[in-house]
Amino acid sequence: MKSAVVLLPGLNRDRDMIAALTKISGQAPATVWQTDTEIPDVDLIAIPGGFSFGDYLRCGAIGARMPVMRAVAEKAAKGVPVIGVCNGFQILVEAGLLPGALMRNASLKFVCRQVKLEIANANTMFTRHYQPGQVIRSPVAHHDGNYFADAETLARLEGEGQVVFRYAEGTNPNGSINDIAGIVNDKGNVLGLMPHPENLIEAAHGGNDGRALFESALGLAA
Ligand SMILES: NC(=O)CC[C@H](N)C(=O)O
Repeated sequence: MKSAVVLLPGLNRDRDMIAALTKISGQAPATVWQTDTEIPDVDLIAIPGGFSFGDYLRCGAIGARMPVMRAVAEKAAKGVPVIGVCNGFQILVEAGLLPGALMRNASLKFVCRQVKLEIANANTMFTRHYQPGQVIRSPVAHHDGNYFADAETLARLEGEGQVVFRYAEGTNPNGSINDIAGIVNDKGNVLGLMPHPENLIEAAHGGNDGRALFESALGLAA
């Protein structure tokens, strides 16, 4: 299965994402740079985490306006699966590919720890290898992960099953509304989440709770 990883200056989880996709898909992903206007034909596009453009203006605001994001939007419109992790989620929101906003953590502090995630919708292309309601572990590391959406958007997200991951068992690290950790767009092919599933995919990481997300997205057997 072929994948591509979007590179922007200041991202620092790109190697983690490339390593995870290489191990899980069996081949190294293509990489596309911020100025690239085309993305090769792939089965999955990933936007990794980090601090693109130093988090200036707002996290992801500058990255969202780079030429490569137009190419991501075109692929997304054609139904290609796109995953944005952490800063990648912020970029997808800033690019208008996902609704809502990611505000400063309620604690006003950078949070780096492990949380528990409930699979709020196991019927998506990103979660089909999980069980409904399953609770998995995942690391988080961010200062702007406090998801917010207005009442109408929130009702739509909840009503349409677009909330895919929720912080479980009192582990909400940032004050996100409805404990939202990850959402999909209305077509279901663009996923954004604050936690880092790519950092929990093998025994050396202390577990593989995040692996099924990539196996689901790549259409691999569980
Ligand atoms: N790990 C990340 O991607 C962090 C995203 C962003 N820089 C924040 O701190 O919120």
